[in-house]
Amino acid sequence: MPEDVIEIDRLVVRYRGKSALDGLNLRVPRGSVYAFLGDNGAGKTTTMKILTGQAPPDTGRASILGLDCWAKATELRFRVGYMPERPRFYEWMSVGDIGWFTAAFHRAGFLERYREWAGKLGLDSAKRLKDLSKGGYARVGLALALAPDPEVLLLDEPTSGLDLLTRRDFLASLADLAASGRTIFITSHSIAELERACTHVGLLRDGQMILSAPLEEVRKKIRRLSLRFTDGPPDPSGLGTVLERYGTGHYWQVLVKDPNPEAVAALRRRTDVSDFEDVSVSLEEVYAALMARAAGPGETGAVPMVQKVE
Ligand SMILES: Nc1ncnc2c1ncn2[C@@H]1O[C@H](COP(=O)(O)OP(=O)(O)OP(=O)(O)O)[C@@H](O)[C@H]1O
Repeated sequence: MPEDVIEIDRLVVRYRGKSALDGLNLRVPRGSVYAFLGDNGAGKTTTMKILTGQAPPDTGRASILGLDCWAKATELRFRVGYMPERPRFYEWMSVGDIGWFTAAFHRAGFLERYREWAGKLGLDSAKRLKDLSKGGYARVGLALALAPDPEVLLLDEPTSGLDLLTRRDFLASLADLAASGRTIFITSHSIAELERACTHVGLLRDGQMILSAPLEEVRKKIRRLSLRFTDGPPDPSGLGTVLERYGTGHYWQVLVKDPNPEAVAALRRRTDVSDFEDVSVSLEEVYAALMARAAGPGETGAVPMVQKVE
């Protein structure tokens, strides 16, 4: 039975009367690496603040492991690892000191695991925090988030400031953590990199989810159909929700959400059609198309036109 480790229901957070989260609903299943994506100002950090019990919601509910994030924040601190977008530490401490200092607030084993992660992440325990590069500082934040051996990890932009190889190693290690039953909720602007590491994806826009699904399902749900025709360009109505259209000469292409299998099969069978392809697209393309559509004019569901089909 799939179990949802993070549950958010009709969450509303307002800043000075303006909604940062506007009735957010979200489910994150156990063992998933959930990529939480959205443009600047979409509400990602606000969601993290609610999940980490730093603020109560105006209305609605957020829980982790069945515990209310605000009411049970202290209990959750032992079971949830958190890396903020801009971690701040006592700058005069060394990499080793901060682990030792933080261990006082945690259960046994924290310091050993902190040292292990710090070593894996290439940190020098004698180095002062104030002398670390941006990437080094971020790695200390990561080691601290991983040291409680948490069941759930909340990572807000964890790879920003890390160099390419460290980023890759880190993202690969997420798969191992998830395989051992941990649940990872991660925001990042590096969509292409996250696509290799995540199992689930959620797209946030203006404080609401516009998509939340396993990555495999997204790949099945959103398809690029392309073909060459001789008689005339196909009519895309009935194919599904067309997110983008492109065409030039006798070449025709659409990006379609929830394709209708019969309509797609009929298109493939057309006698004047050749080079028919039905493929999945990258997460970046899905992101761009869905965001553009959500930003489209009014409620008409107008299709953003990459290039007019001739
Ligand atoms: N303390 C605050 N006071 C007023 N408005 C705020 C505050 N924090 C966030 N906001 C507003 O709430 C909205 C959501 O902000 P949030 O920081 O959660 O977005 P985000 O998705 O994390 O953005 P980014 O990717 O730029 O970090 C934005 O419109 C932002 O301006």
